[in-house]
Amino acid sequence: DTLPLEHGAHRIGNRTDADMTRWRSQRLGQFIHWGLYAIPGGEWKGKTYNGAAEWIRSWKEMPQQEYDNLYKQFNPVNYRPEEWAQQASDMGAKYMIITTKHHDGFCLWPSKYSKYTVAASPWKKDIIGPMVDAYNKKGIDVYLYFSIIDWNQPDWRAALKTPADAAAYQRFKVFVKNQLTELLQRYPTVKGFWFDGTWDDSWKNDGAFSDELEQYLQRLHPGLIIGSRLRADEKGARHFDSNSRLMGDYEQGWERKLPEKSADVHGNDWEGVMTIPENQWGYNAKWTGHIKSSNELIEMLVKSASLGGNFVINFGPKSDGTFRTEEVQRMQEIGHWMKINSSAIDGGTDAGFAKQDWGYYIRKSGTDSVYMVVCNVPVSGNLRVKLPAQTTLANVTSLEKNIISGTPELIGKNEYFIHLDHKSQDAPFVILLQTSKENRDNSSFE
Ligand SMILES: C[C@@H]1N[C@@H](c2cn(-c3ccccc3)nn2)[C@H](O)[C@@H]1O
Repeated sequence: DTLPLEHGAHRIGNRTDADMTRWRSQRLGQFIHWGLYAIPGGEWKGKTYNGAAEWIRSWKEMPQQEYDNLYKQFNPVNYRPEEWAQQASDMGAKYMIITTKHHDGFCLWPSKYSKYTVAASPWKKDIIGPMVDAYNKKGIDVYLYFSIIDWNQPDWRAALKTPADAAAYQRFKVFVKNQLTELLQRYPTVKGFWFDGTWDDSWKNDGAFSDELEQYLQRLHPGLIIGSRLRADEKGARHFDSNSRLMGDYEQGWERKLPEKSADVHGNDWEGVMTIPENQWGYNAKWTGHIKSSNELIEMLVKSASLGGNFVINFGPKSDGTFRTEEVQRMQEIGHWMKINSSAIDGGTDAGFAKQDWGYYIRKSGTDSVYMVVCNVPVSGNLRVKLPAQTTLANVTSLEKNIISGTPELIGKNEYFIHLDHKSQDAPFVILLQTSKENRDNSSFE
């Protein structure tokens, strides 16, 4: 039996409106973390910061006042949003998430509710507006990342210990609501917010506010898409309420990790966000540890689509507004792969087929088209395809030529081997299965 919750989930099951249907079809996104933290880029006075570059303000070697004064140096003379949008379009990204304000509180738009904005920097101009326009012009939807944590705001509190804390935090909540309202008024074409920094007690213990804020934003901008990270229920439960029901419009907890199997996502919409290095969101001059290759990122994208979720790759531009070589390379390589194979990704979802070692099945939503994305070619050269009951194979084709040799071999009830051409592959490749519901006569390959 369920607990009576006033500020838990208000909807059971996925949203089915046009905005969410569009979001669900846009399987590949681009995350951009850009702000003052790109100036130090993970280093300060000859010392290297070992944490995530956008958290350098919290490093004991970084005098907070000196970090806070970095706004006096923010002047991205090489910032060309049209070029950013073109390269995102070439990568095959269908939406982009931009940090309007990270935990440090620096606003990339000239907010009238804070002095700590681009207006006070040598750059002076709005960064967000030209970016939204440039991306929208390329047909790419924009979502606004907004950190509730704001280290610059004197009224921000991680926890409320005294009546003075409570009074300050009340003022802070008004400030948050004002900034979010301002963002929607300035950038009416944005499709949603990507909230972060909602794990502290001050927020967790105020489920009512997060609920009222979400409903306020929906009224202000109907159709807005907001993930599960904004909300807490009245018992402090986050993402899933105290009745284990998902809050928000999709599960937004998959950060630098992905679900393994369908059961991990419970049929909910979800999104995974991923860094190219192990854990750097903002620009870090020295990338250390494992840097993901384009093939690794492509496989994560394919895996996400096969499990009915979106996959967002993060990029951290330099303080001058340009992207590092490794990131440009990833966007170009992924774009090359998407040019050939995006039909398997766009509008893709869980096919409900038994997982095979060679890779992933992705169903084109609402159709009988099931794509096989092969990431691990078996030494046998045979791809086993086990169809669900009452399903027959009507046609098999590959998106590139010289992949399949001969016609599929029936090896058992609803089971086939697809024989591969012995050409070596240097990237995942795609085979399209046209299936159909079982009827009386047998499959055409028998
Ligand atoms: C999307 C990513 N979320 C931010 C983050 C994550 N975390 C965090 C904090 C505590 C535990 C695990 C992760 N803190 N900040 C990162 O800075 C980046 O913005």
